[in-house]
Amino acid sequence: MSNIQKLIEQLPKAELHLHIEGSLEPELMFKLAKRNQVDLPYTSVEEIQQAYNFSQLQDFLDIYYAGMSVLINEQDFYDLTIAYLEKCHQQNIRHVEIFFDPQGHTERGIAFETVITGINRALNDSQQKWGITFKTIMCFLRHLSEAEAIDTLQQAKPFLDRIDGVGLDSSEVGHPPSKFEQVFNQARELGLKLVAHAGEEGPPSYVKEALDLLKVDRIDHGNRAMESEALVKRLSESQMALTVCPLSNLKLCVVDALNTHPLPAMLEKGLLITINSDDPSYFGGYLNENFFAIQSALNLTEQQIVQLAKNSFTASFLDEPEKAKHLAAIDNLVNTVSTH
Ligand code: HPA
Ligand SMILES: [Zn+2]
Repeated sequence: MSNIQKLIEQLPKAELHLHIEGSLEPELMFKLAKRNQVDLPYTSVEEIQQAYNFSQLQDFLDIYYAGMSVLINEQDFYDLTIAYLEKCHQQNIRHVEIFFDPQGHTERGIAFETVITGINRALNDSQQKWGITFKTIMCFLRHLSEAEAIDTLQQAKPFLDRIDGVGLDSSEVGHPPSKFEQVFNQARELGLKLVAHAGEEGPPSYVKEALDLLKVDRIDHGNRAMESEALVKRLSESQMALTVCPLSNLKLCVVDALNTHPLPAMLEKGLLITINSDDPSYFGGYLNENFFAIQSALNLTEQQIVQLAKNSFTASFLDEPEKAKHLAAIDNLVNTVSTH
């Protein structure tokens, strides 16, 4: 392992773009299918992995929603979440802001309470055991109607002590942020943080709508914002964070290859970029693997890697003293281990 890979491992990091259902590993999928007597269209881990061959976002989403069918009981959501958090512990991820897709479960007849209780119990256990802090972000599925999103926000109301924000995910093209203006207004009035996937496959105008109409605190992906000079200037000047997901971009053909990923241009334009794994089980790597992959493909420097780790805390929803504590820990590490 190279020195820069060791640095990536040792750096304290936050992960801000992670769909918990997208961390469902094939082995756990089989285990839960057996436990819950759910039929899967696969007979082996290898068969599952062969199915993970996507040429666009929708190919992945079809398989992602099918995979969720094994999640039935509170313990299943706990097992899913604790497995991800154990990975975080191994990878020195000190803070997570995870997405969950309640509508992917409630539409199958699973109670909202079952989902949030299992996820939250695992998050609390991991904070106790490993000191990993967390925020929880509930996403609306944008291929469904705004009325259904409003209904989901209603269902969430008894559990708002365990929900920090709302997001917007699923099929992007044809479902612009403007479709969800009202529900985001309601979420804002409830004091929730606001994020939205925008500019993954959708045009730069979707990023602009997320800013102007949804008034988001962070943009998820945002790659296609690079097509608009005015938007890049705006994102840079406002230091609006973008949660970039390199291996996801590769697997979903948002980029042709990692060595042509826009990340260096994004950094050069002064954007507040963070690195994230999105759906690690489906895209071939957790957070450190995303760092390793872009570092080697783009020949990123130690300084750029440290900047990205720092950005993960700066862009988080932690309070300022918490952010400062993590940033100081990074400075400390950099002063003691240098790869030169
Ligand atoms: O990368 C993604 N994009 C949109 N929706 C999603 N739901 C899970 N992952 C994704
Ligand atoms: Zn995502």
